Amino acid sequence: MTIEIRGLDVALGGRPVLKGVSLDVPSGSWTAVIGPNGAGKSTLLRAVLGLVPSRGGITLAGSDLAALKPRQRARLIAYAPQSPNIPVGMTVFDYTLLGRSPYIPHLGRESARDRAIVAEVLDRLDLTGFASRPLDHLSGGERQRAVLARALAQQTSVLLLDEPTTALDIGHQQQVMELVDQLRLSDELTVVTTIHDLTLAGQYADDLVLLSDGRVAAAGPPARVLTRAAVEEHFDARVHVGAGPGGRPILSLERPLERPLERP
Ligand SMILES: Nc1ncnc2c1ncn2[C@@H]1O[C@H](COP(=O)(O)OP(=O)(O)OP(=O)(O)O)[C@@H](O)[C@H]1O
Repeated sequence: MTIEIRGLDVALGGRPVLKGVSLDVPSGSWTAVIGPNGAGKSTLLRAVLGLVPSRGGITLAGSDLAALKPRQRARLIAYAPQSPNIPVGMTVFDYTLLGRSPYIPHLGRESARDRAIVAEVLDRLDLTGFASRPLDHLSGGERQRAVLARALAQQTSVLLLDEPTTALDIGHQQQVMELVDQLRLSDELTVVTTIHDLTLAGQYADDLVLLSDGRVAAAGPPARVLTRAAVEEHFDARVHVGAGPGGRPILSLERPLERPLERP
């Protein structure tokens, strides 16, 4: 489903956080929102979800998102937040089952199908062995996968992921990114993710949106957005940008002084 954002303004605590943000996310594409700390990346996702008041237009497949009831919206857009509330004592299975809430009738119970969907998602995320463990007894990375599981169990056309890989080891980063990519291709999901790892963003996303101080500073294919000059200007970092597979950029930090690898 195509997402169109036009002239989006968000103010939090009386301070402008997003200023006239416009962007198009084509149906079935993966867009990564990058930018320095505090640029407004999480706020952009939260505005799409209607979790923060905003001015401007956000449409999903041409329909105004503001006109949808929360339950309708939850059948279209799933969200994996950066710092979710973790209910104490709730098991991974029951937490993932919360993703089925938009489909469970009021005062009703989940169906066998809901439980089967949860079991399948847990399997895809290597979490079957954790199903009966309380979430607050998991490591940060295991918990992060459970939060993603809950979003996937929602079976929506749009997936918004806030920093989905920060707590993950390199193997699970690859696993999660590959899984999201597979789902996007097999189920035609539209994915928007914030992400700090610029190389990872450039490896997977079709388009990058560089947010800086609440504005879109650059948008387009990774090789066009991730330039040495842009990274220096907006992140105040010195990097070398090389060309990886498919011409996608690979970034490595450049230290100010060359240091020998081994002590003499
Ligand atoms: N509830 C709030 N009230 C006031 N200011 C807020 C609130 N939430 C966020 N902000 C401010 O809005 C700005 C954007 O925050 P946001 O979390 O969207 O940034 P971000 O780009 O996701 O940052 P990070 O990379 O550090 O996660 C920050 O300056 C932050 O301090």
